[in-house]
Amino acid sequence: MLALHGCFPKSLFPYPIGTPKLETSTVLCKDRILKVNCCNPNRQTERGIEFDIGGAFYRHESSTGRDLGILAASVYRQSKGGLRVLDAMCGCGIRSCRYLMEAEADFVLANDANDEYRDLIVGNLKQVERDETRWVVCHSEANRVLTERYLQRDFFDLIDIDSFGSESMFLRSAMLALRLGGLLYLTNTDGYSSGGHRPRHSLDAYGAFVRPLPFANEIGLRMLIGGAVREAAVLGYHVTPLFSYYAYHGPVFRVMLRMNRPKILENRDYGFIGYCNRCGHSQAFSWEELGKIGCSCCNSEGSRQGFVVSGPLWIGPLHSSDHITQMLDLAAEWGWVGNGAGVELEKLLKHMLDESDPRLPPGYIKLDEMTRRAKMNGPPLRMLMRTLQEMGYAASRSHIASSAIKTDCGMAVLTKLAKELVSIPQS
Ligand SMILES: C[S@@+](CC[C@H](N)C(=O)[O-])C[C@H]1O[C@@H](n2cnc3c(N)ncnc32)[C@H](O)[C@@H]1O
Ligand SMILES: [Zn+2]
Repeated sequence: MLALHGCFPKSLFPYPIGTPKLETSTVLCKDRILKVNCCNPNRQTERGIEFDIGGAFYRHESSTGRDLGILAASVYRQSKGGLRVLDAMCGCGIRSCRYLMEAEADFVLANDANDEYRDLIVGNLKQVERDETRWVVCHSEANRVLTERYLQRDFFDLIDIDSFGSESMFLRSAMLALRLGGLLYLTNTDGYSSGGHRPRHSLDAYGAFVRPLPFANEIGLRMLIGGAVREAAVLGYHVTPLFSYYAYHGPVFRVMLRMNRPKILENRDYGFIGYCNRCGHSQAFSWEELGKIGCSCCNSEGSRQGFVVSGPLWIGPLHSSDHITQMLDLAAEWGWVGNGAGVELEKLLKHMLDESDPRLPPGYIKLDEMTRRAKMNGPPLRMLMRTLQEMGYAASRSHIASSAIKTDCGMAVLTKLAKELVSIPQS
């Protein structure tokens, strides 16, 4: 049995050509499945699908991340007319079940290195889809199964990597096994790196030197996308995020990327983020500006005055507004949102839609940080946002931090405006 904590040594990849062919699924006899179903106390339900979690790692809190993946997969299938999914770390197989049933995938390959989950995964899949030509279960190390599929020229439309810790070691093999225009759904739970507490580690895994920033959880997403942009460039591809999602339980960072060939002169949105410890302003800048600029808000220069730089990272929009709109429409069509249903999912997708404004720079400003610096009371967030928008600035909430604002208005102007709003008596 393999070690199962997402920490296979890099020396295992690339695999030599000629690795054994994948096994196909074994069929469990009917009465055995029934026995598992009746007697197992680990029964769960997600979006009406009943399944067994056995001894596999399963978190109910991750269901929103799965909802988002299913919506994006379904939007893809509707536009391309087909969907083949490789669920590289499937656990009990809930994602595979949902890709088959809800996203109506034509075919799903459900893989988990732990072969003790075989009966569990097969049992769950059989319950949602009796046609066994539509799914296969296998138990390989993820890099191995991805590389084998690539060598067989058997490409997938969506590859889901739901790893523990960092996903970076699976990026290359996943991109090779992905069809052009296909989707890569990545998960990362490495909160130490995004928090700037392990800059050398983030440099190794993502090629980004990350320092502590007040919007660390957004940095986690930008680090993940930036690492994928770099890996894709090595292979001659380009990836862009369709959505990015930070979830509090964990922390958990998830991004859905679309992979294509780069267009000539395409802006890779791959650069640096500076944060000024003196005034709290943050800004993105390009490679050409690296080392030449300081804080554009209070004019402090260099790290001596506290202008710290992290990167290279993804500095473009976290989501595609077109894609989020399509996901929202689909969620409404399925009754997942609207008419009082799915309030949290609807709120999340709407926040993502607002956040996808390309004018918004990376990062967010926590109102309590701003008011602490300025030694003032803060105005209501809604009022501040509305006023900024009326003045022609881009302004949005962040799906990551509830009392934070994203805006292209500099810190000095924002603080002055907030002070003015507080001094206006409210009716
Ligand atoms: C986070 S859990 C997956 C949860 C599942 N996707 C879900 O949504 O419920 C990670 C799974 O990856 C498997 N795993 C860990 N390292 C692996 C590797 N290198 N290759 C394949 N599977 C691996 C573990 O056995 C575990 O079941
Ligand atoms: Zn400054």
